[in-house]
Amino acid sequence: QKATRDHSVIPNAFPWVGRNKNEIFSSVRSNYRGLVNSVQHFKAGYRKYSKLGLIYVVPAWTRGPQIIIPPSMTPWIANIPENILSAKECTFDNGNDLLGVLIRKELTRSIGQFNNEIFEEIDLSMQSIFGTDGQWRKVNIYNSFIKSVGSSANRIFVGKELGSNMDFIMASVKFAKDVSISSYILHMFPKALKPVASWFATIPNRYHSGIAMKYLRPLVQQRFDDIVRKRDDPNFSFEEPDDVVTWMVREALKRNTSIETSPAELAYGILLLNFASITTTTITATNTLLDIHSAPNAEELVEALREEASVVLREHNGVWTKQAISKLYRLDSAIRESARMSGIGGTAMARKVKVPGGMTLPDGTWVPENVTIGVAMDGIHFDEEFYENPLKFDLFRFSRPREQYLAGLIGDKPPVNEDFVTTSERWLPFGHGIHGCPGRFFASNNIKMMLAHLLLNYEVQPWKVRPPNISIDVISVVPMQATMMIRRRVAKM
Ligand code: HEM
Repeated sequence: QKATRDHSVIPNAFPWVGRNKNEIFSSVRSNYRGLVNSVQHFKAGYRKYSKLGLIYVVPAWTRGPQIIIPPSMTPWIANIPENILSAKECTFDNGNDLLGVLIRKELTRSIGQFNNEIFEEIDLSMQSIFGTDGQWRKVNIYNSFIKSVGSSANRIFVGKELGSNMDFIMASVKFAKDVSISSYILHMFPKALKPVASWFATIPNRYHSGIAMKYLRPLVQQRFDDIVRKRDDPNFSFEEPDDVVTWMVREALKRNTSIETSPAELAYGILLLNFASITTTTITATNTLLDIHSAPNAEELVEALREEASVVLREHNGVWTKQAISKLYRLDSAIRESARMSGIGGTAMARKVKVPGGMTLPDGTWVPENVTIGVAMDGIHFDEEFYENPLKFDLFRFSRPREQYLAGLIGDKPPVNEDFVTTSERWLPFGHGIHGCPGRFFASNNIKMMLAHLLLNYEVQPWKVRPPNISIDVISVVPMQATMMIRRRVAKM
């Protein structure tokens, strides 16, 4: 048995994909392959081992080797509590559950309530980037979308003023990128050098989080002071704004612990909220746009989506209400299908084993403490057992049954709901089970509003070949440099 850096020991009997134990410098070379090729390893291992119900191991750069369990164990891993299999150690942990509680309760409950504000930000940012004069422009897709996503989400997180401050938004976005880059860099250093290396590698993180916190801290402090003062003095003229900062301060005051009522901690919570939401949402929107406009029948697909969006918008008097958005079945299916094929991760539900001395998996296999286990998401997403014709981008895959049912063409019972927000054992971009992404309802609402607005008001030139995603560490990265030709069109309602 061989220890791999500060990760745990993998039992010798486990088969590896992406590592040849007999080659010279096998550990270093396999780690490197884990950095540049792990998405392929997950897929290959899935076909070779998961399909037989077996476990395999892939090298991955930041998380160390990952033990991949077969789909038969997905229901099991989906529902194991944090103290046994830790999700937080594989995503992020800010020490308390306040953020998760706020997203699950307040943010999800409020969906639809702020659609006018979200729409205003989307419209303004698209007008300023894509122009309104009907001339073709070449623009970077990812950077354009990040501005729309960042300003519309932050309008609800921090309010109108700071929400439209690009210095703050871009600092939060860059902070999210820095965290990934610094963890890739840090992994190159042995444990003894990590404290020193970490100081240097995280200079950009501190710089960008410093800028974001410069704006966040006074905002949170002010909100805190105002809310407390209003409680003591009902004549104090202050109306609590309805945004995440207010909800956070209210919840913190209710809990009343020193950590949770520290304005700096709360401000950092808002930075983490940006970390979890902006890049993920932007990547998903970018992938969807690329997948739709690179399909061989792109024009036909765009027409079908436009037709749906314009009918729905007309039926809802030109306003993207929550109900209107819930009727965008085809667009919802397009986003879900894109996430199936071009999703962010090669794996899903990464969990670190926290049981002292290790634990036994449902098939009787023993795994040591501190190893990471997960499911090969791409393997499942491209498995014919779960999807007919899995290599095809079938935009209507998930909306077809519903449209056919509504047209009276099939069945007398509505088909099983497979919306973008519905996680399942065969569709894992948001994870599945107790740690499933709590922000997915908010993300879905905003992505659909953004793409529907774009479809109705802008024209995008199709691609003959889709700019490819690349595999870095355990994730599939959207082509951040890809550009599109776009122009304003006259919307026909
Ligand atoms: C399309 C966009 C998004 C994608 C693809 C995405 C994906 C994910 C995934 C894969 C996880 C880990 C699930 C697991 O380990 O089982 C996760 C967790 C999380 N996401 Fe999202 N997410 C998105 C948007 C958002 C948004 C908009 C928010 C906040 C408003 C958010 C907040 C969170 C939080 C707080 C967690 C940690 C949950 C926990 O540990 O219990 N996400 N997300």
